[in-house]
Amino acid sequence: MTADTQVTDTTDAPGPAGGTLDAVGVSAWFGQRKVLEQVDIVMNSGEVTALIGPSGCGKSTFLRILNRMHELVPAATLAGSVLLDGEDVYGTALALTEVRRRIGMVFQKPNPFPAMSIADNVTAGLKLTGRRPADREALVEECLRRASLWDEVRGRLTAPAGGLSGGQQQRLCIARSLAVRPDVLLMDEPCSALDPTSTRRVEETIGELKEQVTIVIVTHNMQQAQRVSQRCAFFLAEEDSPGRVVEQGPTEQVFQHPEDPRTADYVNGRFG
Ligand SMILES: Nc1ncnc2c1ncn2[C@@H]1O[C@H](COP(=O)(O)OP(=O)(O)OP(=O)(O)O)[C@@H](O)[C@H]1O
Repeated sequence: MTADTQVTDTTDAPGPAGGTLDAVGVSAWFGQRKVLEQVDIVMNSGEVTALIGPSGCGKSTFLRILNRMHELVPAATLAGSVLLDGEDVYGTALALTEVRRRIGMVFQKPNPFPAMSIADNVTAGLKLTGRRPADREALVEECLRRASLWDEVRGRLTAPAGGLSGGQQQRLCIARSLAVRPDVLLMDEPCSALDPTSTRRVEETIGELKEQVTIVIVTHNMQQAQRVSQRCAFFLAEEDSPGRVVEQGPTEQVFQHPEDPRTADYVNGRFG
């Protein structure tokens, strides 16, 4: 889409506090192999929901189903539904581009465009949505502030993003995600490539963002799940069975008073 055909966005202010995502009876397959079985999770606005569980239990697959990235894998199929504020993400009422705009994703490894300037990185996703901000500079500043990066980069907005540290690059990717005004941010182990200090900065950012954007985070770090999330779902795939949610609820309850002994074993580090 050229700049001429872009729509100028006159409503530049951030929206209300995110959207509610409701996964109902979600199952998933890669070819013949079923990897998720009947997952039901409500991910509330204003909260961080953490998805925890051992490697291979389907957390990332579930996350990618939420914004229709699962279907990018050949032979990947699914059953069940995902509702964003009651609207079917897989239905005809919501265009795929609108789904991906409203449900953004931050990946394990920071993936800014390294040769592009810091400011251009922030607005890079806007081209895909066909929207042009009424005040680009203000949007860049606002998103960098919301991603807790502004103070570190305000003097070098035209410098290439590749010059930033790993933690700064990840917060830049968060700023880029925010620029398209998502309702939900999906985060797949966003700190696993970061040092402890950068991890804490990203966690603080998550804490501040949750008032504006619903956050769903996959993490292997049990301390992190407890620090950042209000609700938690424990996935497990036992003996070649597909992954299921064994237990979910308020994070404090799942960690301090788990109902299922398998949850207790996992959160206390006895396996996984
Ligand atoms: N593209 C793919 N093609 C085939 N199988 C896949 C693909 N991606 C994932 N799987 C399989 O699906 C299952 C769930 O994988 P997934 O990555 O969702 O688990 P996970 O819980 O996120 O694991 P981890 O914590 O290691 O990232 C695994 O058995 C994995 O091998």
